[in-house]
Amino acid sequence: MAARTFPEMPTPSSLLSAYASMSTSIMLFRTMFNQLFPPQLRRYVLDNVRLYWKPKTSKLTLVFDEKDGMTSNHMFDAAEAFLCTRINPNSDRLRITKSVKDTHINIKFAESEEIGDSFEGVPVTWRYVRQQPQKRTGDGDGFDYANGKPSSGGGFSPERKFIELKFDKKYKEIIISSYLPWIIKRSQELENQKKVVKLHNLQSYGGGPGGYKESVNLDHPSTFDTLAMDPKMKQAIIDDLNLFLKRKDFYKKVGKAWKRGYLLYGPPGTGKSSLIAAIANYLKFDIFDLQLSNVGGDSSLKKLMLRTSNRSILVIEDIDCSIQLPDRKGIVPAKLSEVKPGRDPMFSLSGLLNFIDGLWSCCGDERIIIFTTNHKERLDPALLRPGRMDVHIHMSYLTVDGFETLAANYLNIYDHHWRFREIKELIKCRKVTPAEVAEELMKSEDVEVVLGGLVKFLKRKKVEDDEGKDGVDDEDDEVHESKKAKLIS
Ligand SMILES: Nc1ncnc2c1ncn2[C@@H]1O[C@H](COP(=O)(O)OP(=O)(O)OP(=O)(O)O)[C@@H](O)[C@H]1O
Ligand SMILES: [Mg+2]
Repeated sequence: MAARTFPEMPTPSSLLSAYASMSTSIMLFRTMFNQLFPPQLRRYVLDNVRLYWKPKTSKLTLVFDEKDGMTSNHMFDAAEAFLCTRINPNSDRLRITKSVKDTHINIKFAESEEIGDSFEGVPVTWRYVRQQPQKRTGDGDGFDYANGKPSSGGGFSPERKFIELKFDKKYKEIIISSYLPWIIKRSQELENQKKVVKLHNLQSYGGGPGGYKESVNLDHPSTFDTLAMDPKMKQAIIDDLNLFLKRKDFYKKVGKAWKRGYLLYGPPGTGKSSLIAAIANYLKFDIFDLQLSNVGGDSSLKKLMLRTSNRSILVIEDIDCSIQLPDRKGIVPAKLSEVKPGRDPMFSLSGLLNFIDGLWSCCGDERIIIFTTNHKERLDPALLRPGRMDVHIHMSYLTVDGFETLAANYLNIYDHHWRFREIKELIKCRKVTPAEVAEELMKSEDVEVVLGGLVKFLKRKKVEDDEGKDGVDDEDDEVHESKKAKLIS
């Protein structure tokens, strides 16, 4: 019987010699590899081999570089702004920034910090990465082998900042088509909150030797909270603005320019200009103040209109004073071209609106146009036709609710004061403007003195009216208006 043969068991010495010969071969291979290929190419080959053998992961990482070539990457800025709202209360490090122009401190998340978020149930992780300047691998031969790109030679590459977004690969579609657009929208909203509203003067088109300032920051403190007016009307205006803002698609669908017109009318000092400032502060829209008396005709109007931007409010104050309108007997207005020879042919008010409509329907989005007047009844009926100005807002004399707003605002009285009953009774039967009462409320820092003074003022007004001076308000209106007309002319 043939003897059974077993494979020979490796002895320790045979193992050692096998290992030695293997190391020798690897060393030989390395030496040959090093000799044959330049260092840059070696690194390139090794990096690619490593990449190929990298363990496969179910995660996808999106990288938002701070810069896209020379320009900044909007997606990086949007993500950075958005992530400020997602800062974890347990964060160990935060970045603090503030430019000279900024009015507040920005808190941003710092390098290596991770922030978790979830979108429609999809968990994602954000990370801010900052890479220190690295020695270039190109070494002057014009090619960066590590990155497979042409290089600008030796030296150091600049610092690189980027934000990483990591999530499960299967959610790629939802993240790219829904989450990222949503982040851009959110960041725009945040940017909007920080925006400083500007007031542009459209009267000064073409410049002048005086070196005027074209726009200034609108530092008008008026907001819907400080505005003394009927609370229901105030809420209706806010609702109307909100609806307007979110109806972009609706306007597109019905084929109308995305614009809204408001006509504010009422006696002087009832808050028309204050309401405009409150709307601008609420929407964060710039105001373009158009002085029609300085506009010669269509061509200069067109130039002025083209200077206005989207998301803005075009204001034409005291429309009845600044343009030739039919008088109360319906006599056709003299054309301004006849009044001021040498100017472009003048437009009528409805012509002006048609013109603005036409221009905005082709190149304007999110525009608001506001006319103010002290005398609605004097306006061109064409302006008052349905569909012309969408909302007519009557700014009335002070009401009891309005007084409460002013008292809270000027005197910090939020509930009751023993003088209020008498004051409210007087306000109910008098035509007193918020401006008049606001002036009285500023006369002293002593609440008792101020309210005592207000009672006297209101009684005085009452006596004046009882003595048959009922026309006094209209008279005041006339005087006020003629002053304005003079100023404008
Ligand atoms: N409704 C109001 N709520 C709060 N303050 C008001 C209101 N109306 C007037 N005021 C105060 O009176 C000042 C003048 O008001 P505003 O200029 O808004 O009136 P107006 O209706 O535009 O007058 P005009 O017709 O003369 O242009 C404001 O700066 C504000 O201090
Ligand atoms: Mg005004």
